[in-house]
Amino acid sequence: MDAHVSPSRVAGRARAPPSKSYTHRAILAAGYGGGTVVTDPLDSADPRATGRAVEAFGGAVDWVDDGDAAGDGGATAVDVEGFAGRPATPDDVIDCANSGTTMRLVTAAAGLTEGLAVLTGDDSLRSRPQGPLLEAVESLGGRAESTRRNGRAPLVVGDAMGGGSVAIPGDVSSQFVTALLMAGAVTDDGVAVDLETELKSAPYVEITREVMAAFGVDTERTDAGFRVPGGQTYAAEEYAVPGDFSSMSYLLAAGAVAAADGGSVVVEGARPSAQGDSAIVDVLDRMGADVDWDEDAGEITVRGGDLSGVEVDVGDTPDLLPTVAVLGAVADGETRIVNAEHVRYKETDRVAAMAESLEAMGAAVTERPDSLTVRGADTALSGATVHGRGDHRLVMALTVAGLVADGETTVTGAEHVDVSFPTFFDTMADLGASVSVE
Ligand SMILES: O=C(O)C1=C[C@@H](OP(=O)(O)O)[C@@H](O)[C@H](O)C1
Ligand SMILES: C=C(OP(=O)(O)O)C(=O)O
Repeated sequence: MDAHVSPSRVAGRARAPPSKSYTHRAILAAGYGGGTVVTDPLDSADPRATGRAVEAFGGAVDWVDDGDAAGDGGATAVDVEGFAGRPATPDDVIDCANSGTTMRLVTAAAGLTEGLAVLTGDDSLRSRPQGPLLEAVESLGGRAESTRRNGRAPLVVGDAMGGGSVAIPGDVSSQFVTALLMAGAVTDDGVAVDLETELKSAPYVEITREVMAAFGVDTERTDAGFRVPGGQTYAAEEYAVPGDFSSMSYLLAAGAVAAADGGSVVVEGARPSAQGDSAIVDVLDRMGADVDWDEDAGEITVRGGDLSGVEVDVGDTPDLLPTVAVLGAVADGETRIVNAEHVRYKETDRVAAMAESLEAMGAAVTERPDSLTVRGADTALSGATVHGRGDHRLVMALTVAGLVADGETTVTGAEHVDVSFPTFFDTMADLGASVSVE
């Protein structure tokens, strides 16, 4: 499906979807435990994949729809009956679909099974790096192999890994650390994760630690990285998921570049949490947008403004790159997005993809291995056909660019918003965006 976007202005209130990162962790933590009701979950393709994995490990996962109170067609809770401790050996292959978080978190869980689990995913997921995590599982006494021996899925993982110390690079994916901490808690001896390089995407490990703590599981920082003591039990009767700042970034960016005259976009569901991507508020502020975050009310209000280019370090916030690149294409002067090499290991190489698409729309871009510099077009961006590359974040960011481009912008692969923000196009249309999907 394609999204067709015409120049349009936005205003009004919108609610951010629940956090994808928190939902994944809450469902898996509930799986390691005895049973939990996860309220206000993100009901989208990626957390559904984690739910299927919990079922494959012997849990039961029920996406509860109480008459669609939220009005978005998604479940309002997930009722998880856990496998309580070590997962059972799955009866069948686990399909992680498009979800890197599922694949990484489930790899370490699979390392705990007596037998072997087979993990696979779609073309994108089977191209993403898993090697350091496989080595870590092996060094803890499990078996973890890439069937093609290229460090990528399909994977075969199991053989009852134990606890111990592992050394792992921190600059490929923080999800390796998250996976080992979550699994390590149910080993006898616990797991110490020593980082061999600086940790990128570090706030995501804090999200993990926050969710584990809510399930009564201790973790600690060490001089070399992190440690989780063994022999712990995950337990929480109920866990409530906060709003998702990565998803909010598109709505806020839309307000910053295309707010109606005298109007504003108000995003609800924005309570403070460990999410690094709340940095989008600071980025917008530094660029000159009129933005205000009422943390107590959980509301962010943005009115347009004359945006100017700034430098943005995405070391901690890789998922903001597509949004910031679009803001940079609209802002005056140069926006330098630095510390971005790990953004190439996502659903697609997002550094290259954003460079290609924004160039097609008339912005001047310079791509380096770990940075992307975008110079706003002197005149408006030009509508073009740009490719979503099967990547939800590219689709959403490029839709925002389409609001302020001359003529129509077509974004291919619009259906991929299903991964993290299934109601994205309806939400944009409700705010006044002229967008149709067919
Ligand atoms: O753990 C998580 O929930 C995530 C961690 C980040 O990935 P990396 O740690 O691979 O950078 C982020 O890009 C991804 O969208 C979600
Ligand atoms: C990279 C992402 O997620 P994952 O790693 O779970 O595929 C994302 O949502 O941008």
